[in-house]
Amino acid sequence: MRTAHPVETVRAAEAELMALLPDGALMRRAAAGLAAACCSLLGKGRVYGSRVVLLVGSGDNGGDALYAGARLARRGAGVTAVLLGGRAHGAGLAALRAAGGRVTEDPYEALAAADLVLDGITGIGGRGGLRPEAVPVARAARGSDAVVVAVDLPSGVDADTGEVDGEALRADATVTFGAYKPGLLVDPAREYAGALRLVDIGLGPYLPAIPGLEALQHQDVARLLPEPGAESDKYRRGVVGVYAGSDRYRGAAVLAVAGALRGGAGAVRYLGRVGDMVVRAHPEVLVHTGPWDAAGRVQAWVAGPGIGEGSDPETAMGHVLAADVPVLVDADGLRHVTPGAVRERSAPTLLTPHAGEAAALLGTDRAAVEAGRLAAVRALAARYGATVLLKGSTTLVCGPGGTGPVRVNPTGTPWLATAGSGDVLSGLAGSLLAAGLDPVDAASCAAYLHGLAARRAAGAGGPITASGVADALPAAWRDIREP
Ligand SMILES: NC(=O)C1=CN([C@@H]2O[C@H](COP(=O)(O)OP(=O)(O)OC[C@H]3O[C@@H](n4cnc5c(N)ncnc54)[C@H](O)[C@@H]3O)[C@@H](O)[C@H]2O)[C@@H](O)CC1
Ligand SMILES: Nc1ncnc2c1ncn2[C@@H]1O[C@H](COP(=O)(O)OP(=O)(O)O)[C@@H](O)[C@H]1O
Ligand SMILES: [K+]
Repeated sequence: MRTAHPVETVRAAEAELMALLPDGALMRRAAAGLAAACCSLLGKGRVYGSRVVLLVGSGDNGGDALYAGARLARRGAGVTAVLLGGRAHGAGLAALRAAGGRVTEDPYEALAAADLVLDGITGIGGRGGLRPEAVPVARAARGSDAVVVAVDLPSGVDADTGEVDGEALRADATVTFGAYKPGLLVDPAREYAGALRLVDIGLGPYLPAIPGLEALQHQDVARLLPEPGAESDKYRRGVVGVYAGSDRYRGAAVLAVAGALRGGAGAVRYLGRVGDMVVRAHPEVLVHTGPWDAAGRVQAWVAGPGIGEGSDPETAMGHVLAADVPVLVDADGLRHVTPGAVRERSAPTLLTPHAGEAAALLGTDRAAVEAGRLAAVRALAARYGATVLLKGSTTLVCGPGGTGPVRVNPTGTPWLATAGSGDVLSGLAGSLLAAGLDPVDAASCAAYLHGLAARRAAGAGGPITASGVADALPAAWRDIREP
């Protein structure tokens, strides 16, 4: 599991550790790791004679860049510092000068010839986007041929929220110290960070056991995925009920069922208006056409994809929400839930909105949700007392109440932004719920598998369909089990 901690927590841990170490020791550790990462980015034997430019802000982030620059200068790099923000870390600057580095007044000339740029303008102390005087320099750095390495964080992004309020410097790689910061894992800031590398500065023992954010990795998902045993039968593996589709949106039912069939439950039971079409596409589905209370046992429901509006779906959603089993509500189904009705439920609820649906539930607009995804997922989980999976460029999952760690999905690809892929995800997550995973695990494992399947379907990069994602799910599942 990859974890991220908020700035306040990182600062507290740093303070505890720093009290035990000689002055400046922590910054030297950080700089040593940063310089080593730069050497590997430049390539073997390419440090000597390379041209490195340091963008140095007024705080300790600039200090890290200066100390790392000094190390690179000692290895034969030509290192030039551009001082932004009036003052610079005194000891760091002295170290750079002692190692043969220089300070320039002409950033543009230096940047035009640079092989590597270290962005040390701001780190966890940055507030808001880049200040106006840093903007043209940052743009010149990004426009140059150099590899841009962010020190701790890309300057201009918010470390805790992942928000980018103004301009920020996009990096090819970010070398972060002690712990990942939430903004490195959540869009839009994540987009600015490039490849991530974590330098261990000894902070581990001083960080709390419960992080602000966590991202599952292959082995975590492998441990959570259900696997049938010798004594399994289809009912013990779980039956997932799918209520989806309408005369207008028939495909949503087929796609939700396609996801559900590949999520580990033993059987899929379908209720809705398009049973004929569903059974034609998936003969293994149990289609129920009678009254709700005669539907037969299910261990979890997926409700909402393509059900449309009106009194029929509203009544049906009432039946679903009254069931004493976990319920996943997606898409049109989300229009038929109120915080009160969800809070009153006797079993867990999982809501899976995209940004537009989340905005409607929160009474805000889509842009606000996209700019502040972490705050949005926490607010929804708190308001509804439910687990929430917020879809989009970084899919986030938050447990009921909104205060625990938020799971960030590390798989996925923008090719997933294709009609119907969300229906496949809801079927898949519901199937994992029916198989017995708790809602946070079901949602985050589903997002993980769904993203991997999409990457597989896209191959080296290319358009995919929602059906193609569903078809790639078994292979993604195998990749996780046998890496
Ligand atoms: N605290 C520690 O023990 C360690 C800190 N380290 C480094 O120290 C950094 C934090 O240092 P600081 O607390 O000094 O803060 P930063 O260096 O991140 O930034 C604060 C400075 O930037 C200026 N600033 C704020 N917002 C700005 C903006 N939008 N545009 C331009 N300038 C802006 C402020 O006026 C302030 O002087 C970390 O990110 C990390 O790089 C590392 O050396 C590891 C050890
Ligand atoms: N830019 C993006 N990057 C990665 N994944 C995305 C992006 N945009 C959308 N997705 C994913 O694609 C799926 C789309 O779901 P949804 O919006 O419900 O579409 P639909 O209703 O057509 O099925 C979700 O899994 C979402 O996380
Ligand atoms: K930085």
